[in-house]
Amino acid sequence: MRRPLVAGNWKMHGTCASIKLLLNELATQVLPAEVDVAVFPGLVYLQAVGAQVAQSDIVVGAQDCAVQLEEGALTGETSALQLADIGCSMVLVGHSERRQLQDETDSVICRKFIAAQAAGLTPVLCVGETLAEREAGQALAVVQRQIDAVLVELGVDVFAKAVIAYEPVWAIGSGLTATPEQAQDIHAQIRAHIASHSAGVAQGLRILYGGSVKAANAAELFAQADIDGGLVGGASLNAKEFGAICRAAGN
Ligand SMILES: O=C[C@H](O)COP(=O)(O)O
Repeated sequence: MRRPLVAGNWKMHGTCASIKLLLNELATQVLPAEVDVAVFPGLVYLQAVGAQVAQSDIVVGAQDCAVQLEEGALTGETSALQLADIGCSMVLVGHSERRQLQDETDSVICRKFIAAQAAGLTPVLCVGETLAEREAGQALAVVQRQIDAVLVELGVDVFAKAVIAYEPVWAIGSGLTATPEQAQDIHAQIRAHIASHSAGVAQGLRILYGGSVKAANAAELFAQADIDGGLVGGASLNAKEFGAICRAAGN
């Protein structure tokens, strides 16, 4: 039985004041004990958020990390060890916005995945196809290629301490959520692909859906057999909405 995980990716949103308010409002929400809840604020807010949620069960993750683990002359970079040092327990790697806007390649993402695990962080490997790739019938092939960049390089066992987030690029921030059937289809195929290497790892692996998840569609998505929660962008900036999404992942 996999514990659901609902993760709020705040992207480049928020100020000291608005984040404090958001967390105060989130503290008034009933979050189910059987669901893991994580928030991924911008880098400069990680410590403040960590301090504010310290007495709760909410964990804090970062949106990215450097490929290099050891300290060094890398202006502007933040290592996974530094993220662990300030209390992060998770980190996103390979979010489509970084793949597209920062030209992150599968090989760079694999190195970030390695750095994250070496620092004791849980990497959330984000995968997903563009609309053109889906229309060309390439959705599964793209997702498998993105997963294999880690799986073939490192072996299946690394997924025992990782999370995969399937986020079709065309559904991110667009309001165009994948249907529960479309999402379940890819999730099931991701799990089958991992199972072809290790049934045990596949069974325990949490695969999140991301892409215009809202309170209104979360329950239907999370009811699918291979959807173990969500990676939520825009809707995680609203405490009531995010609280409702977390509750939808509960029993
Ligand atoms: O990381 C989160 C995803 O990019 C989804 O964002 P969204 O919920 O705003 O579509």
